[in-house]
Amino acid sequence: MNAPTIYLQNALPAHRGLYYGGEWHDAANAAEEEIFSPSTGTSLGKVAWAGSADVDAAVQQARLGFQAWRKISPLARASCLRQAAALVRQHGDELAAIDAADCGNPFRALKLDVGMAAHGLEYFAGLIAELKGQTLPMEDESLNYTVREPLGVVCRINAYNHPFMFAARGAAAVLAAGNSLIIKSPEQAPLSTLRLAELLGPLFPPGVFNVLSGGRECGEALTTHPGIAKIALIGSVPTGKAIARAAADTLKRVTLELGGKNALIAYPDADIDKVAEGAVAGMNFAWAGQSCGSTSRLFLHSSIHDAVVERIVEAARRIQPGIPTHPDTQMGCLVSQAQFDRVVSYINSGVEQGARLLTGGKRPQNPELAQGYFIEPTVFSEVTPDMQIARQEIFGPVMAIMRWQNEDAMFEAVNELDVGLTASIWTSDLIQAHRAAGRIEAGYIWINRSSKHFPGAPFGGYKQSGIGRDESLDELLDNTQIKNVNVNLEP
Ligand SMILES: NC(=O)c1ccc[n+]([C@@H]2O[C@H](COP(=O)([O-])OP(=O)(O)OC[C@H]3O[C@@H](n4cnc5c(N)ncnc54)[C@H](O)[C@@H]3O)[C@@H](O)[C@H]2O)c1
Repeated sequence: MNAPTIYLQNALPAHRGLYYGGEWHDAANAAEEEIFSPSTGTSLGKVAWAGSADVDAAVQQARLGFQAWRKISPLARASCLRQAAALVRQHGDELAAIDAADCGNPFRALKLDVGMAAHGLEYFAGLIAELKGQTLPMEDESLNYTVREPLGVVCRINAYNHPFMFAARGAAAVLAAGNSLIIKSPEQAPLSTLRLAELLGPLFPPGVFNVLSGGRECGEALTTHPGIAKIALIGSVPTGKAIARAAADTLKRVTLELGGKNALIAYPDADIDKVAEGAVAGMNFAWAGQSCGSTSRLFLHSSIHDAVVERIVEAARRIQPGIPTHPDTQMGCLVSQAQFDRVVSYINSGVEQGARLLTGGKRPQNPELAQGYFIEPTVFSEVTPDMQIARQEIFGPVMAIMRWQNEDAMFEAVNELDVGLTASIWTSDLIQAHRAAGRIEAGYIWINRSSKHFPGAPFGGYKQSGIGRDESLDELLDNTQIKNVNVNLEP
């Protein structure tokens, strides 16, 4: 038996209930959902499935938790977060193995999420002293100061592509700021978040760290609940819009980390080998393309187009999908039948609309993978900006390559979509690079690199790719509200 399979057997959460108020609960109507591994089709067991009565009960407990947690001193809160980081590191292989089985991303790639999650917890623990206010000069004889206070109960609703990382890292700023937290895990892959509840829940007073497994109805009940002060979503643009609309009734604060259709732009003077390497890395084939930051639409200058495409295709053919829990697997599968069907329909549309399928576009031959939602790395060339595969976020391993000659026309095509999350620019002329960065309507830009996130660097989208910035001081401050205090000093 290979290592991650051993981890998995010992790692799957013993508790399958709803975790709130420091205890495990059945769902109010005993609702359960069976969870299947998308790579093998095997059952990973059942979990309790939260509905609106469970949301009510969890919010009640989270409100009590908030009253306790807000009184804990900042340094004591920071210490809890550092202990959480240590536990995430200590149990990192198990958490990665659970997600590999549950969401289909490869163990090897998911191990990188361990560092990101633990670092996020440590980063926000270290930032706690930045929860500071200001003093303001006054015209009259008074002292005026501001303080930053927590919001109350904050709910994080997560996407399925990095389940434990989103849960653990996302908890950090919320808890650092003194809020209590309810995490709604992704319905496709709830198990690692339950394991986190087992590991991290006891570090905090009851009601501070709460976890609900559930689907859209659970998300809707959370979004409309008057006892919740803020919803932070990591998810798709349509869900972001639904949440913004539903949250309006109670005027909740909302932060939205949503999808993109991210551009990679290569100029004639770019290093051809590095562009090809960066394009493949930027496509996040390891995650079967299921990454919000994937640079899935390429704009290659005509003069280097053919040479870059040749190298991309060679590299894509070397990437073999495999069973995600095997330690050496480079690329996993899609999360569900629905996502598989969606990706296949985009591939079909690419072919029908006249793009050239250079590699992939089908299930791999390997019989070991026959029960899973696997698709080979797929590369299209001769794509035009009007095609669906150039306009829609596919969230699959599908790269759409376009060629350009006129810079203004290229930027028009880059910016004409209503999303703008990331972009990657390739050139050896740094003046040109900075000018290009200034012209792109996206929130997170790489120059001569792709894919990587940087601790402390604000991550988030322009236009419909979202509202708010994560992974940075902005995220911490977004979990607070400002109170102004004026003290009359007149005798
Ligand atoms: N910007 C980022 O940081 C980031 C990171 C990862 C994924 N994403 C995006 O997430 C999407 C893929 O994830 P997904 O398919 O899980 O997204 P999704 O929008 O389908 O679901 C995300 C979460 O929202 C919940 N949800 C769905 N409808 C809801 C509603 N009406 N009210 C409340 N909650 C609701 C789901 O149960 C799930 O937990 C892609 O668009 C991707 O780009 C963005």
